[in-house]
Amino acid sequence: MGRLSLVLLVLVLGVVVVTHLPYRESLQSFANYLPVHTVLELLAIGIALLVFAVGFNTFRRGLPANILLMSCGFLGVGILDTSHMLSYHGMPDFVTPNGVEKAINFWLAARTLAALVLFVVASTAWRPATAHAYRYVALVPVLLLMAGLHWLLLFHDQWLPRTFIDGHGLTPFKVYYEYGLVALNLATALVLLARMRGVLNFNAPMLFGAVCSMALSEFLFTLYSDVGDIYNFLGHIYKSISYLFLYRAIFVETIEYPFSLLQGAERQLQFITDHAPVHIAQCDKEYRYRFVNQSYAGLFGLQPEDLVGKTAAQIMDRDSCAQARPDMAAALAGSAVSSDMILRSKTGPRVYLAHYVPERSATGEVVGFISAISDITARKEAEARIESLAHFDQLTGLPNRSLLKDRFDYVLGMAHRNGEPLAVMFLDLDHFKKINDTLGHGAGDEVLIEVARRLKARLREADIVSRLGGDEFIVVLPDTDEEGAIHVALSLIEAFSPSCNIDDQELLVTPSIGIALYPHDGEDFDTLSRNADAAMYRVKQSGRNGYSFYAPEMQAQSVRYLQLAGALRQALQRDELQLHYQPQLSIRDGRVVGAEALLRWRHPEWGMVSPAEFIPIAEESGLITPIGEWVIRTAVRQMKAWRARGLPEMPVAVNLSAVQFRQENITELITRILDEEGLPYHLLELELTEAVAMDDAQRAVRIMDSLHEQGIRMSIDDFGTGYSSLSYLKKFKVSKLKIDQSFVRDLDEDPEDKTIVGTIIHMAASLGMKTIAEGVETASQLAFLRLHGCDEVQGFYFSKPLPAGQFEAFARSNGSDTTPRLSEETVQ
Ligand SMILES: Nc1nc2c(ncn2[C@@H]2O[C@H](COP(=O)(O)O[C@H]3[C@@H](O)[C@H](n4cnc5c(=O)[nH]c(N)nc54)O[C@@H]3COP(=O)(O)O)[C@@H](O)[C@H]2O)c(=O)[nH]1
Repeated sequence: MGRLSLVLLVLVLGVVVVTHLPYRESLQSFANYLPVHTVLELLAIGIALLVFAVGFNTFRRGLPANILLMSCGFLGVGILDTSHMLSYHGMPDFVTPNGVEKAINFWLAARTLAALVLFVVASTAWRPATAHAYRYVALVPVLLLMAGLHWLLLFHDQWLPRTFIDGHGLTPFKVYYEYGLVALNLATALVLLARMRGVLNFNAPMLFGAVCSMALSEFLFTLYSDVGDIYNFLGHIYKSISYLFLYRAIFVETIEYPFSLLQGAERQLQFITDHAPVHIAQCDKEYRYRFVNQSYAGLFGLQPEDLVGKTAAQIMDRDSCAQARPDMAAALAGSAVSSDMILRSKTGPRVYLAHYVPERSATGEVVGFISAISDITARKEAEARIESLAHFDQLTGLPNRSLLKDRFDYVLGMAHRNGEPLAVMFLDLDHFKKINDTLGHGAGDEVLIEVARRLKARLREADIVSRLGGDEFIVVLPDTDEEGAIHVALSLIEAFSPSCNIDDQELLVTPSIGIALYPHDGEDFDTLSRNADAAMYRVKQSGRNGYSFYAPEMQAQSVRYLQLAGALRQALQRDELQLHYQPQLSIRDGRVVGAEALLRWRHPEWGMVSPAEFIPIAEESGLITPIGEWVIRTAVRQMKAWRARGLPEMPVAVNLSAVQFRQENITELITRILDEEGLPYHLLELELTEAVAMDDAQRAVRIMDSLHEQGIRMSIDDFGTGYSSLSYLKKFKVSKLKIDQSFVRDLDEDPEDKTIVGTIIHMAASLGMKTIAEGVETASQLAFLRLHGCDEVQGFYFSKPLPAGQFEAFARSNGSDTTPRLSEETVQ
């Protein structure tokens, strides 16, 4: 508004100056005004026609109808101005003879039309037109009006009031009519001023400028007395300025404003798309980029302007383009499509989700397509990870139980349809826990990875190998009968024979394999795998590192196993465990010289459960640790109680299982119990089987040394069943070797056992160790042992393991004397 006010001020000042010039009388008349007038009119006509041309041609649905009214109205004004110019005095006759009044009449008609049009335009609402066809609806009345006015002004001007009289000049009608036009223009200006206070949706300031300068122009035309004077001249100038204002208004409304809106929208679109988390491109039918956002260009390390005008094939690599082309073609054929694609961007190949949408013209014709692609590599990786987590063992990469079941169902279906056999193997690694316990879980993991690799290498493509967890694997062999299963089992066992090099240590890992056959041993996954598991357990029981086929009785055993394992967990808390004590006697004088504490479990429903049955379960489940501690503490307390009641001092022997022996702090644990219970260390003896001692002989030597230092006795149990190395035996700090009862049992019949027992006794003597024979049941066994110099005996021949009270009674009655059974008479 600032610049407009200035222009209007200058225009007003122009009028004031001209009307108050001291010499204005001397500024009379151009020598020849006609050319000047013609030029001025041509200028005004040109601008009026521009108003029409711009408004009419740019008019479209959505623009205010007032623009159309103004542009068509000014076509009429331009036509009337043209007729005014052609009628001007001095011009060749225009249809009828020219004259001053004829020119004035056209002039007044033009001014009236302009003032009326502006008034209507200013005072009516600027509402968007709804139809393009309005253009012609507005144009036709104007042309009809022009025809009517020309008919009137050219042929019937006698019907009109006089505006000029030769020799007198302008009539009062003409002057007052001009005043009327001034008033109308000023009224329009006031309307516009009022409207400018509110929210504007049209260029009211420019219209205000137009009507103000038009009013000033009219005012100047009331002042002239000669057509060539300064007022007339200036009036024409002001009229052109007024038209210029209008042209500006209409130009701004129809071209500049929409254009700036368009530019703004483009900037906005660019801003939005540049900040959108998708890569956007617009292509034409020739796959040529018309628009790309910053991030789309960034995919290829380029700027948007580098892509515009180029084809997709010029920007994308061949593979990416080949993937995208069918979707692009589909979009050009009119379908919206989406697909995943691998696009080689500047950061390398990544996975994208690409949407292609056809772009249509106003007529609905497909003119190109828009593509919006987003990087879904992270999502795809997450999906793959989830898929892998859900279906694969993360350590070995083998299918997990869930995927195994899926695949099993498929091969089972095939086997069922084709009447083919199928083998399911349950494979468990032997002593895997020991690897974990001694070398750590890292080494255990490496073993499992190596095992998985070896298993896969030995199996066919169609076979399934899966890790269930821990050291348990399932192998499914489609179309495999008993013979085939044996062949595969042997092959798998063989695969384990080269040792695994883990952390620079050579580890020999062996498998126990149980086999169940479809349909004989089961017709579904759960039954077959359960039966294969039972068969595997049988392999474990019979020495490991082998295979076994399922037999129905195994299932009962494994059910029993599970029941025992469950009940054993509660046995300690429910006080179902107790110790029995079996006397150990001196062969020399028959005195009770010690006792072996033997665990007993009386289950409320099942009665006595044999330790031979439940001790291995306790060892496998880890329950042996708390149970073993309970045994030591109970035996020690019992010993203390016997001492307190005056029973002669004798050591009590407690069996130490392999798991207990592997406990890091075994020496501390035992001395702590002895300290807490207050029993001298030498009254506890620990029995360790030969097999456990030799399993890790170096460690056994270390532990025996530390126990020996503390004064705790050690003896080797089941001697003769293992493979003792003499060099280690020498180093073992043990006081006694316990000859295994399997040699004692057949002493009477088996000369070999006689030799073995005799040898053990002599070897022990030469190593400075005592011998005790267990399982002595007959007098002849006793006689043989005595003859060969065995030191002590234990067995049913003397006594079964006894509850504490009975043992005490036995010890008291046998304690000082040689028992009859041990009397010289019984010796043969
Ligand atoms: N780790 C632990 N092992 C233990 C514990 N208590 C027992 N056991 C071991 O369980 C196995 C079976 O023991 P049990 O049924 O008690 O059998 C012992 C004796 O009853 C039996 N024995 C003794 N004399 C005779 C005999 O003349 N004839 C005959 N047939 N059997 C006899 O021998 C078993 C003692 O064996 P050993 O330990 O080798 O001296 C057995 O291996 C026990 O070791 C425990 O607390 N912890």
